[in-house]
Amino acid sequence: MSETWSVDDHLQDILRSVRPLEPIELQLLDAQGCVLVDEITVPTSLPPFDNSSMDGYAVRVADVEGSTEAYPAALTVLGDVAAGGGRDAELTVGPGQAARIMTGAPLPPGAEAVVPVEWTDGGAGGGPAESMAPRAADPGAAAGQVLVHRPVTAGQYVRERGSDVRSGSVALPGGTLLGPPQIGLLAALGYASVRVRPRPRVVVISTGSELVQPGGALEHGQIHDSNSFVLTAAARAAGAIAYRVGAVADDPDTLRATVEDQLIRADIVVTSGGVSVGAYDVVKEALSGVDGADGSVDFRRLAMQPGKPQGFGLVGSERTPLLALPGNPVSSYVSFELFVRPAIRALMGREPVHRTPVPALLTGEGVGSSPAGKRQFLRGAYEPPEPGEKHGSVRSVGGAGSHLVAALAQADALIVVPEETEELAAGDEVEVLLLD
Ligand SMILES: Nc1nc2c(c(=O)[nH]1)N[C@H]1C(S)=C(S)[C@@H](COP(=O)(O)OP(=O)(O)OC[C@H]3O[C@@H](n4cnc5c(N)ncnc54)[C@H](O)[C@@H]3O)O[C@H]1N2
Ligand code: MOO
Repeated sequence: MSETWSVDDHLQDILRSVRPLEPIELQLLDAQGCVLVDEITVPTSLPPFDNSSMDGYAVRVADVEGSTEAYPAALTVLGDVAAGGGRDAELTVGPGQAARIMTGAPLPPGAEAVVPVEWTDGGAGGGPAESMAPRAADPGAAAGQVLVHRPVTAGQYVRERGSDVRSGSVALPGGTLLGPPQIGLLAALGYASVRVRPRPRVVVISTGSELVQPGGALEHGQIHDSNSFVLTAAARAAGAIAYRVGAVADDPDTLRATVEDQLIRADIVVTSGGVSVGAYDVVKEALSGVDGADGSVDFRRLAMQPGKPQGFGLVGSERTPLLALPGNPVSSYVSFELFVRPAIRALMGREPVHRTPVPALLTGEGVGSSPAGKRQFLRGAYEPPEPGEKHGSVRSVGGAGSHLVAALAQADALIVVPEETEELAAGDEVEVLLLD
């Protein structure tokens, strides 16, 4: 570990080696959260046919012109047209006729508009109907006569074929992130599966002989392994499929063997711990400087706090990116946010890979000096702008200590203190990264 790297140079070094994963065809729901590769065109217009937007009566406009409740238009009901195309025989609405029609049902030939049932007597005689008589309870209501109380214009309450999207137009451009509405559109267009960049598989390995899995009792000097949980959860939140490997003891051979075993299912390997300058810093010992087909990991010191010691390299025959994060819990999480999350997003083809910094005014106590020449990331609690205000505010939670997991759990933002800033006071404008 010789020269000091800037945060940006380290990140660029990682992103240079990360290419979007090869596309795969996924069933729609499996593609949720993935990025679409190809432009999707509309095979058939939506809606595919003119249809009713109301439960009511399909009519000819001239037949109901000037109608009122006192002087209703009386029309002969031919039968029902239901959504799904179910209808009574081959209905054609001729002069003086109407068809009972349900929302979503195709407008029958001859009809020009739909009168909502509330604008009629529903075929029951008397005043305005509140609803239609159910077909099963009253089959006669699909026949006989209906009194229409209000006129309609041509096309009223009719959803025209192609009024949503037209055949041949672009439904979704390549690069679209597939959320629920986009998946809904693909389904509406009839696509059962779609080509997307897959979710990267992230293997998380924590290291340290002091680590006990949650649920296990602690002897003196032991702690629970929390980093592998934070990092696995963070990888999932970033869109990856994450595999958590329980803590590996501080033994280089075991760690090397574990990494080799895991490579088969990894698009990225993330380790925590063992990258500093101690006598048991196993990740560094096991993975640094092993040149050749297996690749190697370069360990470096970064001008940041927390997160100073970091490792990065390409390992195994597939040259899989391996990010070795420091073991201090806050350091490992902040390092994930700054370096692993962008790498995951780059593999998924997601833009932008970075969180967009948001300006905020610093409030509260507990912020003072910041190390010169280092980019510092303080944990913050963010409040969005009040109505009419330009900036939200952020308050530092906990101190700068890299072991403060309880304060981290109170935070929803990272306050970015630039390298050149050495003093921070309430009222200063700062940039924050909002966490999910
Ligand atoms: N002489 C120096 N000592 C240290 C330096 C330095 O420059 N000179 N840097 C410090 C900084 S900064 C950091 S960050 C840490 C990084 O250390 P390692 O990556 O080698 O991490 P460990 O020594 O394995 O652990 C550090 C700390 O974190 C706890 N830990 C580790 N893994 C987990 C886990 N999975 N869950 C919860 N807690 C974990 C571990 O018990 C230690 O307390 O080095 C400093 N030292
Ligand atoms: O840089 Mo360490 O990551 O400060 O705790």
